[in-house]
Parts: sequence; structure tokens; C-alpha cells
Amino acid sequence: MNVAIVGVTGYSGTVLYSLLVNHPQVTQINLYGHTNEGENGDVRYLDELIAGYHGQHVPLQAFDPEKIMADNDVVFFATSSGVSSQLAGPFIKAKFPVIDLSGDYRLPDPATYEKWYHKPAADAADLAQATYSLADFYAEKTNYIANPGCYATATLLGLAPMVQQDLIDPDSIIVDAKSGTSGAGKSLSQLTHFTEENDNLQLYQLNKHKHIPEVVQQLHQWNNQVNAIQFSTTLLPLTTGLMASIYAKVKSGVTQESLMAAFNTVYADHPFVHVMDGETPSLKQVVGTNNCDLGVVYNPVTHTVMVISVIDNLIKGAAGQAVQNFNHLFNFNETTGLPTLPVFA
Ligand SMILES: NC(=O)C1=CN([C@@H]2O[C@H](COP(=O)(O)OP(=O)(O)OC[C@H]3O[C@@H](n4cnc5c(N)ncnc54)[C@H](OP(=O)(O)O)[C@@H]3O)[C@@H](O)[C@H]2O)C=CC1
Ligand SMILES: CC(=O)N[C@@H](CCC(=O)OP(=O)(O)O)C(=O)O
Repeated sequence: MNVAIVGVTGYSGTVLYSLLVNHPQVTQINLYGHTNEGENGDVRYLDELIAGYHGQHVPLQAFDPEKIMADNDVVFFATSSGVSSQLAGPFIKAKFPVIDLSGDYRLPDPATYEKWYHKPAADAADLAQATYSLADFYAEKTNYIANPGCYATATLLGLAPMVQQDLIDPDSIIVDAKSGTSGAGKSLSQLTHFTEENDNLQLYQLNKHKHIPEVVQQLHQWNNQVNAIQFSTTLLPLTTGLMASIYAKVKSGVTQESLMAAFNTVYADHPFVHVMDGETPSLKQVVGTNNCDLGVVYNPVTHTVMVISVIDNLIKGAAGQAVQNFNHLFNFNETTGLPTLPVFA
């Protein structure tokens, strides 16, 4: 199978390339950059752009939808938000398979996208052709897969059993999420400047984070009593890893045992999700993997359940989940080409 990547020079795109190189169903990876790529005659090659990619002498070609569709079976967009909304239309019209790592097609309502992303939304008819796909709950729908955001992934996997089985007060959900700086991509900003983030903790986008509507729309689909969450994001002075600490009041009669029964039932056939009973996972046990590890701890004194959800933001939170969705879309085994053992160093 031939696969195309647009945005390989970004953090998620580079990780995606590494995963696809080792994917047994992928025979060729073609790379595409901006529409004016190579215009001045200078062709850029991956091994010259990304340190350590020795031997990967693969050229970046100009972004051209017709050529991409002619030469490939699927295209991945690992581009900044606001790019695929402008570029992906021809693929949607042709029903060509797309896996989009950005947020541009996650929210079906253009006005909601513009409110939270502060950018023009994709065409409304095109948005209707996209499927938001949390890969562990994949349900076949369209050829355009909107891959979830990293915070949304950790949060939704931590909440799914409790929301689906109606075990918590739907008005009581609080999520305190933290991420390493690679989650912000490669562009420099004041927040991710070494002097600001090193030896520091910074909350950002409080009550304004773009993953809030994405999380709420999925929770609402699972349980229409859930209409809002309290959600905060904090930048950690780490490169990689994301932890969501989730709190909720449980409904009458819910215990540690009934919570574990729900988590174990829902995740029984989900190879990437691991549930710890009364214990809490750390970031290092998932960094380098496509796993999401969950710790479930109930406090009978406060009637509060705490779920700690940890992922590698670039793998499970982006490129790895994109490959998991790719496996689903083409009916490959869900785990093909995906790492499950942590780097642990
Ligand atoms: N980092 C993370 O943990 C996660 C990221 N995501 C999402 O994945 C996407 C990529 O993120 P990330 O890798 O962090 O971002 P980066 O900022 O690191 O990379 C962005 C990539 O997009 C490319 N790009 C930008 N504009 C265009 C354009 N007009 N045409 C073609 N290519 C373009 C850039 O190319 P160039 O180098 O030439 O500028 C670069 O390759 C984003 O939408 C992000 O929100 C989702 C989940 C987690
Ligand atoms: C640390 C950091 O800055 N993280 C990013 C989330 C990365 C992500 O999932 O972004 P998309 O939803 O755009 O795909 C943020 O908070 O915006």
C-alpha cells in the first residue's frame, strides 16, 4: 500500500513516518509539503530536514491533490490546524481515504469550530463527510477520519466506561490535564520557551481550550445527560507524555468493585488500554507506546472517583492513533505496526 504524508516535518508527522516505515502493509511512503514545495528548483529531502533520519532520502513533493490520489491509497494530514480545512476538499469530494491528525474536521458545526479555534472552518458539506474517530471505539462510517486531539484521547478513554454505563453524576466531571511541550508542536511560543517552561508549571487556555467541545460532543453521544465538563490544561517541563487526572461524583451504590467491573468489561477487547485497580499509572510506563494506562481509585469518604489516564501525546495522542485508525479503515489487525512497550528512560 502506498501512503502519503502531508506535514512530515512537524513533530507528529515525523513520528508518523517512523511508525509507517515499520508497518508491514506499507510499501511506499510519499511525502508532500506546501503547494509551492520545490518551486525554486531546490528539492528538500527528509534525511536532510530531520536529524537522525539517516538513509531516508525521500523527497518532499509539492502538495497536489490529483497527484496524491493517483500515487497513493491514503493520505495523512499531520499539518497545523487551519491547513486541512483549506486543502482537503478534493479528497472528500473524491471519497479518497484521509486520516487527519489536526482538529479541522473534529467538530461538525462550523460555528463551533470558529468559536474555539479562532480560524475559518472547513466547508459545512465537507465537514458532514468526516467521522470523529477515537480509534479504540472505532465505528466504520466515512473515508475521512478526524483523529482526536491528545488531551481529548486521554480524557475520553478515562471517562468512557463511567459515562457509557451511567455511573457518575453527569454534572460533576472535572479534568485536570497536563502535557509535555511536544504537544505544542515545533513552533516557538512564549509558553514553550525553555526559560518559561523549565522548572515551572503553567496553566493555559483555562475554560477556553479547543478540546473542550470535542470531549463534550463525544461524551454527550455516549450519554446525553453530559453537557459540560470542567477542564484545565497545564504545561509540564517535559518533552513527551500527557496525564489527565479525572474526578467525578459517583451515583448511589457505585463502589470500587462496580467501577472496576465497568472498566474491565468495556476494555476487555481493547489491546491498547490497560486498567489498574486502585493504583495510579505514571507517564514513563506509556511513553514510546500506543497505550493508554488508566488507574481507577474510588474514595468512599467523598463519593468521588479519580481516574488517572496517561498516554504518549505524539503516539497515542496523534501519530499512533492515526495508524490505529488506518488499520481499522483498511481492515488490518488493530495493533499492526504499533509499539506497546515503553522506552522507559
Ligand atoms: N503534537 C502533538 O502532541 C499533537 C498534535 N496534534 C495535531 O497534529 C497536527 C500536527 O501537529 P504537530 O506535529 O505538533 O505540529 P508542528 O507544528 O510540529 O508541524 C506542523 C506541520 O504542518 C506543516 N504545514 C503547516 N502549514 C502547511 C501548509 N499550508 N501546507 C503543508 N504543510 C503545512 C508544517 O510544515 P513546515 O515544516 O514546512 O512548516 C509541519 O510539517 C496539528 O494539527 C496538531 O494540532 C494532535 C494531537 C497531538
Ligand atoms: C502542550 C500543548 O500545547 N498541547 C496542544 C494540544 C495538542 C493537540 O492535540 O492539538 P490539536 O487538537 O490541535 O490536534 C494544545 O494545548 O493546544
